[in-house]
Amino acid sequence: MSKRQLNRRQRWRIDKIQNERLERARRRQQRLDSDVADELGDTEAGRVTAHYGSKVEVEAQARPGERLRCHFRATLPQLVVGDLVFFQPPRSAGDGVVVALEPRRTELRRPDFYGNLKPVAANLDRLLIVFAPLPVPSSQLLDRYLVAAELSGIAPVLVLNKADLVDDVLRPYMDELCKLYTDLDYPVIEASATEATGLDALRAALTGHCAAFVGQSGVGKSSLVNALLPEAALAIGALSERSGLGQHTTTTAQLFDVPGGGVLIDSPGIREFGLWHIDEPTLLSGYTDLAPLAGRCRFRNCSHRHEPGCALHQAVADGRVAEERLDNFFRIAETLDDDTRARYTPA
Ligand SMILES: Nc1nc2c(ncn2[C@@H]2O[C@H](COP(=O)(O)OP(=O)(O)OP(=O)(O)O)[C@@H](O)[C@H]2O)c(=O)[nH]1
Ligand SMILES: [Zn+2]
Repeated sequence: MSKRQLNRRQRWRIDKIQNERLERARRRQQRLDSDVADELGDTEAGRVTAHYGSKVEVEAQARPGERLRCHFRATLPQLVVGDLVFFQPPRSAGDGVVVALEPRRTELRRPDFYGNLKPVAANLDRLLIVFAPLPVPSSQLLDRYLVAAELSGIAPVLVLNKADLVDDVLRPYMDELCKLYTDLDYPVIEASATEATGLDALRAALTGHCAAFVGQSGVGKSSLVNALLPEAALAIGALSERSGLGQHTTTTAQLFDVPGGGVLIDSPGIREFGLWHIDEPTLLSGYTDLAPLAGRCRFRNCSHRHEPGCALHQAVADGRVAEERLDNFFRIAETLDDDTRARYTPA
């Protein structure tokens, strides 16, 4: 056998082996593709509407209003209300299975029993911060909600509820409070859940959004939800009945469809939304009026407390920033240590 023939034979063998390898790789990829197709082939897009520990309730995107109980793959992170998922609908009488989770656009988080921040709702894009003449509102509390919303990337809307209680004596105070925020371009909606005023503006603020009401106890969040979505109150009862899990299910987050598009998420955990585990620079970055001044002080490590040439104090002196906002910033900063330790007490 000549050297040349040998080479040709060798080449032929190499080609053969390579071709076999390619063919094996092609078949392997085909098998993988069909596995994925099996996995996702009969899945549907949906949104988690309620959570019951080991199970979730999912609404199919293609069939609004139809909600199915599902298990979820153990490999998935903890699912929360508002999560966008892919799920296999139940084949017969059983439960469906959530197989994949879409990345969350926003996460609303709060500390769990151990003080670790855990998501409680996903994909919110609007936060309705409710206040009222009673309980007496404070701009410090509203600032806390606004900063928390800004830091979560959720657009806030202020809602002055119980407008029917605003008489001539209260009016100047409430107007001044509202002006503090309208000057910062935060929208303020005046409403009354009991007199059914301002509801159209609230509906408009909800439509097309994934929203939640937050605010102090007693400001009228439930009353507003009931005035806007009468079916929501009914749904809560029906849901606990259907799940057979009893009363405590009403303490988990629920999601309600808004007529005209959009959803409202409600739960005690969301209502207690607040500032958790942040440091002072982060607090500053949530103040939309103060944040652009960060780093503009004469001293790079300015504490903004006593140094000359502080950009925050200068902005107040020039009338570019409201003194009340800076005062609130300092008062909230003093409480941040308390927040770092979990304030959550189990119900
Ligand atoms: N006058 C007046 N009273 C209202 C209005 N909205 C709610 N209320 C009353 O305020 C009280 C508290 O209302 P809720 O809806 O329970 O308040 P909430 O914010 O849901 O309270 P939590 O469940 O503790 O968070 C109730 O007695 C309501 O009837 C309103 O627009 N005007
Ligand atoms: Zn400074």
